[in-house]
Amino acid sequence: MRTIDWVDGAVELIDQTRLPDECVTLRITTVDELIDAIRRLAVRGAPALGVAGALGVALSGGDPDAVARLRAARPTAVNLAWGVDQAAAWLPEGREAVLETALRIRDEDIAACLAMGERGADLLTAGLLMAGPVTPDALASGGPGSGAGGGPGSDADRGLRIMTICNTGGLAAVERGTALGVAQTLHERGRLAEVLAMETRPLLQGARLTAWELARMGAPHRLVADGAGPYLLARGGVDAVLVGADRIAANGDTANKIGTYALALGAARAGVPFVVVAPETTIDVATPTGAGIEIEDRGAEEIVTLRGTRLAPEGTDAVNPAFDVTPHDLITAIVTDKRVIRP
Ligand SMILES: CSC[C@@H](O)[C@@H](O)C(=O)COP(=O)(O)O
Repeated sequence: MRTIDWVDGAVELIDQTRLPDECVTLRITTVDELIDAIRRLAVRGAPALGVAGALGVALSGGDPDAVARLRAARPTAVNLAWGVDQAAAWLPEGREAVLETALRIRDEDIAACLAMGERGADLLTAGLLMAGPVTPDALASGGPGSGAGGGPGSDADRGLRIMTICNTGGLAAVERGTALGVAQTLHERGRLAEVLAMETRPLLQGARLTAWELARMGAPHRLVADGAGPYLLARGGVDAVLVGADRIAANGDTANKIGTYALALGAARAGVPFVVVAPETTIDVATPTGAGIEIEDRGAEEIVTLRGTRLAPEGTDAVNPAFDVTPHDLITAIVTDKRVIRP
């Protein structure tokens, strides 16, 4: 099953707003329909947005206004603008050339996710990761990543307990995912003890989508309320935090789903490796540091209501940044489809 694809002259994608209740496919024939699907997160996740952007250019008829609006539909994930630009560069050659480029991007994403899964699982099971900052507490407790014999790979037969946030599985890409793709590969190798999935307020990508994918994989998992993440890391027993990325600045600062930064802080304090898994296409060398990354603000409605039910008193305002930026010094490693980077 593919999250997004080109089928008989149209973009077909799984409507992620309907999961986990029902798995419905949307058929999209215009750029405006695609922009709407992107804005309401029917299709989401940086790699899937890259493919959506590229395929969307094939629907544009070469209209520069439509291409520009598609490129700007969501600002934080660099893959959307990248995918649009890659495909739009072929507009002078005609629609077939655009489509060929978009399908190549689709196929390269499938290959990249497989490569990231293998590389990330190799890294974790080889026990090569040490968390960056090692705190006195972590040293005293001998917990994971403390340098005192804990950490991934310290016991060759033990499965790994992975904490993750948002949805970075196949639903965020084409077939397999990034960070959750590593967990999937560990599971296939019989080396996954459990995934601890943050529920990921306000749109619950963890509760709705990651739990759905893990259940389909038959992988052991439990959900965690967002606020509990750093405490669970401090309590011990988590081998690594694996997250995806929406944009990685040239210095390694990483924008990802809101709540990622709190996990990075908690992981550093507890001496747990904090690993970003993302394709090379998510690295934005034109943005020197995280300070230059535009963070999407999605407005109050998503906070004061939950799937149509009002939570807060009428008139309550809210602030709703969809992403945060984790500084590079809190990141133990960035695993891409081509290499492992130590920021
Ligand atoms: C492999 S997906 C990486 C990121 O895009 C993912 O972690 C994320 O933050 C997605 O946010 P979303 O708002 O659901 O598009």
